[in-house]
Parts: sequence; C-alpha cells; structure tokens
Amino acid sequence: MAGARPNALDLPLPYPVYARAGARHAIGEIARLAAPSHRVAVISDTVVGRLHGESIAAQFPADSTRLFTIPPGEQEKTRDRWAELTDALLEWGAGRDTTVIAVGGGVIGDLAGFVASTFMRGLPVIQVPTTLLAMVDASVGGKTAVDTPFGKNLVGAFHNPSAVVIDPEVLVTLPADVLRSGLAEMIKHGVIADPSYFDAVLRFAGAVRDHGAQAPDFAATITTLITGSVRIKAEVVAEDSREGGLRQILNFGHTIAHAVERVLNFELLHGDAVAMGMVAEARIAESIGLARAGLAVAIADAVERAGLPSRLPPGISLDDVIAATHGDKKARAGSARYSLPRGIGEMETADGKWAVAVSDEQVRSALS
Ligand SMILES: NC(=O)c1ccc[n+]([C@@H]2O[C@H](COP(=O)([O-])OP(=O)(O)OC[C@H]3O[C@@H](n4cnc5c(N)ncnc54)[C@H](O)[C@@H]3O)[C@@H](O)[C@H]2O)c1
Ligand SMILES: O=C(O)C(=O)C[C@@H](O)[C@H](O)[C@H](O)COP(=O)(O)O
Ligand SMILES: [Zn+2]
Repeated sequence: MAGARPNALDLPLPYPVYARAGARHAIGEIARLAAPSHRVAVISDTVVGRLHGESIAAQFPADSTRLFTIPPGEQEKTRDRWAELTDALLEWGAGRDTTVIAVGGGVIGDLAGFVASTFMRGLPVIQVPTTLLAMVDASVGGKTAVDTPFGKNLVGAFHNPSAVVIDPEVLVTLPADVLRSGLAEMIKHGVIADPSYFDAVLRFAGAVRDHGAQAPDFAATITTLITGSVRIKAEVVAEDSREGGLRQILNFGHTIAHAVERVLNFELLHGDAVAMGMVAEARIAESIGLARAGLAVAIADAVERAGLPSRLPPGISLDDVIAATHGDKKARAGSARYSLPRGIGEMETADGKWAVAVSDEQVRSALS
C-alpha cells in the first residue's frame, strides 16, 4: 500500500500522500512514479497558477505540458468551467496518455478532479492542495464535483487521486480569512473522531487567528496537525470510500453549511459555512435530545477561538435555509438527514446508519 512508497505517510489508502516542507519541488518525480504519462495538464486558478502552477509545470518537458487556469473562487466551480477545461484539453490534444495535476484550493481540486474523472472516461489526477482546507480535507478521499444553482457538489464523481502532495510552505501567501477557514474542517475532524485532536487544534487556533502563518512554530505545528487531520479522514474513507454509511460523518455541519452556501449564491468561504453549520447542527443534536448538554457551546467556543463565525449570517431566512437542506445528497424520501454528534469524538449511529432524519419543525425550533 501507500506506506511502502518512500517518504509517503503511512495511511490505509491505495495512493500515497506526501506531507512535508518543500514537497512541491518533487512533484515531477512523484508524478513519474505515481502516474507516468506522455502529457501533463496542470490545472489551477489564475492566482495560484502564477504562484505555483508555472513552476510545477516547469518540472515536466515543455512540449508536452500545459498550464490551464480559471479565475479563482467558489463561483467558478461550475459545469461551464468544466466544459471550458475539457474543450481546452481536447483542443490541445490531450488523450488517455495525459495526467492532470490539480494545483490549488478545494475549488480547483474538486473541479480539476471532476475534469479528470470524466475526460475520456477517466485520467489520473495528482492533487496538490495549496490551502489549509484542501490539505486537511478536500485533497484526500476522491470526492470531485461542481456546484449547480440547485446546490453544492450536485454533479460529480468519486475519483481517487494517484497521489496527494502537501507542501505546507505554500500556506504563507494565503489570505488570513482563507487560512482560518481551514481550521473549521480540522475542528470537524476532532468532533467526529478524536477529542485529543480537537484539543490540539484548539491549542493552536488562537495563534493562527491572531498571527496567521507568522504564528510561533507555525511550520512544525501545522504540519503535525495536517497529518492528524489527513489520518482521521483517511481512516474514514478507507472503511467507506463511496459514502454508503460511515463516511457520512465527514458531513457533520454540512447539511446546514451547504444550504447556507446555496442561499448566499456561493459567496462565502466553505470553511466559514462549515463553522456555522457545525454549531447549528450541534444545537439541533442537543435540542432533539441526542447530544449531551453543552456540546453546542463547546463547539461554538472552538469556532470562535479560531476566529470563525458561529452564527448564521445576519438576515438570512431560516425558511430558505431549511428549504435548501432538502436538496442535500443525504436527504431521503423528502426528509433532510443530518450526521450528528453525541459528544466530542462520538457520532450518532443507529442500525448501521450515520445520518438521522430531522423534521423541519425540529430544525426551526432548534435554530430560531
Ligand atoms: N472533495 C472534498 O472532499 C472536499 C472537502 C472539503 C471541501 N471541498 C471543497 O473545497 C472548496 C473550498 O476550498 P478552499 O477553501 O480551499 O477555497 P478555494 O479553493 O476557493 O481557495 C480560496 C482562495 O485561496 C486562493 N489560494 C489558494 N491557494 C493559495 C496560496 N497558496 N496562496 C495564495 N492564495 C491561494 C485561491 O486563489 C482562492 O482565491 C469548496 O468548493 C468545497 O466544497 C471539497
Ligand atoms: O469527504 C467527504 O466525504 C466530506 O464530506 C468532506 C466535506 O468536508 C466536503 O465538503 C465534501 O465535499 C462534502 O461532500 P458532499 O458529498 O456533501 O457534497
Ligand atoms: Zn467540507
């Protein structure tokens, strides 16, 4: 398995994950080992393309490598951009001898991963995450997708990467709000799986909130925490790669988060939506008698310590949010379902199911 690859993390995944300072300089070598190919298509956004896409592309022969970029932001994770990128690949002459390298945050990882999963029915993709959120969550597990006006990630595919290359050095250029938003998925990993990881994230969250990547010991501490998150995610997806059951716990906070994102036309950062979604869903879990009293306050404290929003955006219509939850992929027979915690490190499960049906009235009474 992947652990046999030199320098890869020892994880229960069918592909190697590398996480170390300077790893981006070895992408040429890693790609030749993990996905040997004739052509290389580096897909990025215009910001990350300039910062890293060009130098990563330069690690491959110039006559068979091209950098493709789109504008940055969640609003670009669309079917239109998928069509634009697949057309550009066809025009360039890409074929089944092409490897895609996704260099960017979760938007690029999801979109370029979806391009790779569909182009000529599937090309290898190497994920090179450049945001904290993409390093700890989006780059691992093989979910790829685009958004639609009906909601988040509604058109997509499971398509595992051939390798994941995490280089924490690239975090230094991240805007403060984007860096912070990655802490939300790390807090989520603590809540769903590991109280001691939750505490470790909390111990560092204030320093990241106040000093960003200039926080004392940032490089060493963030590398340890990224590895902790990747391990939690890897253990979940190794057991349930296609979300038949257990994997739904990675969706804690996301029923509300995705609904809020849709209602706000994808104008907020995913991590910020997850932060407020976790607090809201912990309140739902408490109010239906599932979670221990105090859980929602504990998660709200964690989220606030990280400088993230703990309340739904002012003025947003709760009715609109509740209506949007019905489009969630976990919904069944018209009912929204939520993956809910009982406590930190303890998720609700009943009869092998990891998501609970909650009525609109219960949601309204918990959140209004
Ligand atoms: N597939 C999954 O399992 C999974 C998991 C979690 C989130 N996601 C998806 O990830 C997306 C959110 O990703 P995100 O939070 O990384 O946002 P993002 O990809 O939109 O990136 C945020 C911003 O950071 C900039 N940026 C990226 N790296 C940079 C760097 N090193 N230096 C300077 N600027 C940089 C980008 O240009 C962009 O403007 C959402 O669409 C979400 O649905 C997917
Ligand atoms: O990997 C997973 O599974 C997750 O749910 C991780 C989430 O953080 C991520 O936002 C994912 O894209 C959500 O997936 P979706 O299936 O709810 O769209
Ligand atoms: Zn998420």
